[in-house]
This record gives sequence, structure tokens and C-alpha cells, in this order.
Amino acid sequence: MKIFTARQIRECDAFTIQEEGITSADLMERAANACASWLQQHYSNHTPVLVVCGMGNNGGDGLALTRILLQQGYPARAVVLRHAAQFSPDAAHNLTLLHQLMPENIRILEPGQYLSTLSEDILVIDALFGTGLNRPLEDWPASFVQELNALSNTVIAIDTPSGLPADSLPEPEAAVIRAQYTLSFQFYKRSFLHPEAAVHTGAVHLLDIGLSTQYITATHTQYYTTGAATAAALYKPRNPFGHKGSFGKVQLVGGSYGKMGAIALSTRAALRSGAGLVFTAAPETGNTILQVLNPEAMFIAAGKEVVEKIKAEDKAVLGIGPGMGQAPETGAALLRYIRSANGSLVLDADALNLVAAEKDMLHLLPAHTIITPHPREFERLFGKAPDSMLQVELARANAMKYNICIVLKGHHTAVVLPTGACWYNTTGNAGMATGGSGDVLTGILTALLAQGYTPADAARLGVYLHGLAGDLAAAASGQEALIAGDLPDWLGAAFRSLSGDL
Ligand SMILES: NC(=O)C1=CN([C@@H]2O[C@H](COP(=O)(O)OP(=O)(O)OC[C@H]3O[C@@H](n4cnc5c(N)ncnc54)[C@H](O)[C@@H]3O)[C@@H](O)[C@H]2O)[C@H](O)CC1
Ligand SMILES: [K+]
Repeated sequence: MKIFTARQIRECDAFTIQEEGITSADLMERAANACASWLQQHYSNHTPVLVVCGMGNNGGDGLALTRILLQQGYPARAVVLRHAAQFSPDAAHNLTLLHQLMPENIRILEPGQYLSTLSEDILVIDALFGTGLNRPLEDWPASFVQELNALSNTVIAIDTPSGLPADSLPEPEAAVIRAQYTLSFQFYKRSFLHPEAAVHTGAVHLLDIGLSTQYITATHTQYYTTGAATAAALYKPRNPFGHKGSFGKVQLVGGSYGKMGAIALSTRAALRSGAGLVFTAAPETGNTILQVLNPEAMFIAAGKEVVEKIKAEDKAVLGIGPGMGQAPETGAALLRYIRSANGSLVLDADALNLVAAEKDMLHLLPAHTIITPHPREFERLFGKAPDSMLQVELARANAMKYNICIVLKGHHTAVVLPTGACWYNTTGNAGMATGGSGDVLTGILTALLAQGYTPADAARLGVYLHGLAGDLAAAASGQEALIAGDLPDWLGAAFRSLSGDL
């Protein structure tokens, strides 16, 4: 799904209005109705609701919503902050309609006025500011937001938590609403996909308000999310006439004293991701444990106690790094391999640390190599960025510079392609933030490459499946109990969901 900037969303609204021959107030009504149906599904009409409105169109949505809720029997009230000289035309229109219906349920707050005490059972709707915000909140609106944040009431943000920019991240001290839920119209705002914004958005729900498909299709963006529809479109059903030679050869390289588990996890994940043949190339000391853990995989001795040589089996796709350690012999072997490599390749963990210590290696990487750094490994490779969104920008610059795919791991892992396109993943949970989870991802990605997926498709689909396996595992056992070793066991269910089988 495409992610648009605040400006593009405004254009999309205007385009839709023109295309459908409706008024902007009609579109606002649609938006407010979408919010009302979401609320109806989640809260009974005995719930007291306080809608806090601004004077722009976000406030207009809030005023329309208050009217609709009143008509549905909710005890709803609106307070409007007089923060500007005038209302937007559609907000003014909706203030009039609400006034006609229930004048006593509207309260206008003058600058410097705050809400008096608020009973805890009141559901607060934040319709102060939306995507029209053009600078951080200051003075009264800022302190009003801080005051709302100090309350223990549930807060639901309309379109965006007030004060949160759509296309950048706020300063750490900025006044931004902290909502439990954000009902975002049609699209994710890019900021929602970054951890700094998660404390503000709470759970994000996208509400379809029927914006123009033509505008959406025709409008270019470099930012996307990978959800179920994208993943299903990427998935290539297995050829029923295939044999083990049809599904590719995977060779996972890594392991060292005390870290054989890492390469065993990658191996297991590759086995569970459809690869025809899987080899584990690890130090000899790992032979027994690796063969016992994954009897379906073949063992290749890549050195005595550490990886000393990396040699690809015929036509194998390599995934290098999990548990590999950073011994000088290993670094030299990696450099030799990369100089000669020309096929698809995945580099993870210690392979990335070795590359970071010898940055010239970046220039030698075969085109479209997938690297899978977590934020600290990324920093060692490409330097520091002030926030996670600027880190993605740095990833985009380097993916284009080196012609590689960068899988920047995090809550919404960003898959950054050599074209500069960035795909935020939408599956996964905090239960997966434990050791070994990344090793599993390396196995999945390598197996998809071996089956003929392009690096861009393997990276997006693999990251999605990895997160989905984690979500399914967490649904079964809870996030705390989730361990990386559970993930391969849920890959089957994750794959099945792609063909609508679950
Ligand atoms: N498809 C859609 O997404 C739809 C969105 N709608 C809603 O419209 C808002 C955007 O409305 P807009 O009028 O452009 O802006 P806001 O209401 O977000 O706020 C503008 C308002 O606030 C003033 N202002 C801006 N920045 C600041 C600031 N830092 N401090 C104080 N005041 C500020 C500005 O001057 C205006 O008065 C979108 O989010 C949706 O909620 C439509 O309803 C329908 C479709
Ligand atoms: K809002």
C-alpha cells in the first residue's frame, strides 16, 4: 500500500471531490461516518464521549462526528478551542449543524482556558489538529495537549494524534497527543511507522473513506507498506510438478564456539521456507550439534573452530553471518568470497560487522545483495542518524549508492531497495525482539532467493512472513514466552495464509 505525504493526501482529497462531483463537506461527512461506525463497533452508545475540536478540517471531522454520535444516542459533547481567527469553511458548516441539533452540547474554549476535571469514564476524541499542522504546537494549544496527556481517560485520535507531523518525527519534548487508538483516513502517515510515534498513535486503524483509486494508482511515492495484499501478490505458489532440484539450494554460513545455535536457527528457517536443499557451512566443531538439530540439512566443514573458507556449492544461494564471529581468518574468507561472488547473497550479523570494519567491501557486494542490519549494525556500517526516519533516509541513500537491498530491522522493519523505494512491514510484535529472531529471517530470505524470488520480492515477502510467523506464535503462546525457535514452526501457517488458506 502506498504511503503519501500530507500534501499528497490533500491533493487526493481534492481529486476525489472533483472526480465524484461531491463537496468537501460530503467527504468530511464520509470521514466522520467512518469514525462513528468504528466507535459503534467498539463502544456502546451509553459511553460518554467528549470530542475536543480545533478550527480546521480535523475539528470539522470532530464536530460532524459529535452530531452523528448524538443522533445514534451517545451522550456526546464537543469542546472547540478558539486557537485561530476563523474556522475552515467545512468546520464552520459542521459547527452550525451541531448547533442546530444540540446547542447546549457545544462549549467554546477561549485561549488560556482548559477543561475542568473530567470523569475517568469519558471517552476523549482528539480532533484538534490533523494533517494541516505546519509547525510544532506552541503556547496554549501545546499546554492544552499536555494537560490532556496528563488525564487517565482513553483518547482516540482522529486521523492523527494532534501535534504529530505526518512526514517527519517530532522533537522529543514536543507537545503531541498520546492516544490509545488512531483512526487514520485511508492511509498510514509515514511517521506512524516509526517507533518514536508509537507512544502517540497507540494502535493504528485505517478507515477507508473511498478516496480516488485513480489518484492513488497514478501518484508516485517512494514509501509503501507491505501488508497481506502485497505479500499475497508476491507469493508464487509451489510448482506441483517440481522436484527438490526445482526449489533451489541454500547454503547458510556461520556458527562459532557458543553460537552454533544461530546458524542452526537459520538452517531450520530455510528448511521451513520451501528450499529444495539446505547446506550448513560451519566450523567442524559444530558438526554433531547441527546434524542433530536439523537432520534434513547437509553439513559442510568451513574450518576447524571458526569459518576459514567460504565456497559455494554449485548454484547455491548463500546466507552468511549468523553466529559466525569476527575472527581475522573469517574476515579474510568473507572478503575472498565477496570478491568472487556474483549471484544472490544475504549478509547478516557478524558478516555485517566484518564489512563495517572493512568498508571497501561494500563496493564489492554483488548487485542487489540483501543486508539485514539491526539499527546498531546499521550505524557501524553507515553512521549515525538523528532519528529513525532519518536513518531510513540514510538507508535509502546507501541502498542506491551501493545498489543493494537494506533490510533495516525494527518494529516496522524497513525494506529499502536499490531504487530507493522503502517498504515498511506491518507484521511482527515485541515478542520477536529476542536473540535468534534475526537468524531466522536470514534463513527465510536465503530460501526465497534460492526459489527464484528476486531480491526485492524475497526481502519484502520474507520480512512479512517472518513477522506473521511471530504474530501467530504470539497469539498461541503470548509475547513473553515467544522464542526464536518457535518462529520456523509457524512459517507453515504464515505461508498458508498467503493463499487464503488460513
Ligand atoms: N482524506 C482525508 O484525509 C480527509 C481529511 N479531512 C480532515 O482534514 C484534516 C486536515 O485539515 P486542515 O484544515 O488542512 O488542517 P487541520 O485541521 O489539521 O489544522 C489546521 C488548523 O490549525 C492551524 N494550525 C496549523 N498548524 C498549527 C500550529 N502549529 N499551531 C496552531 N495552529 C495551527 C491552521 O491554521 C488551521 O486553522 C485531516 O487531518 C482530516 O482530519 C477531511 O475532513 C476529509 C477527508
Ligand atoms: K487529531
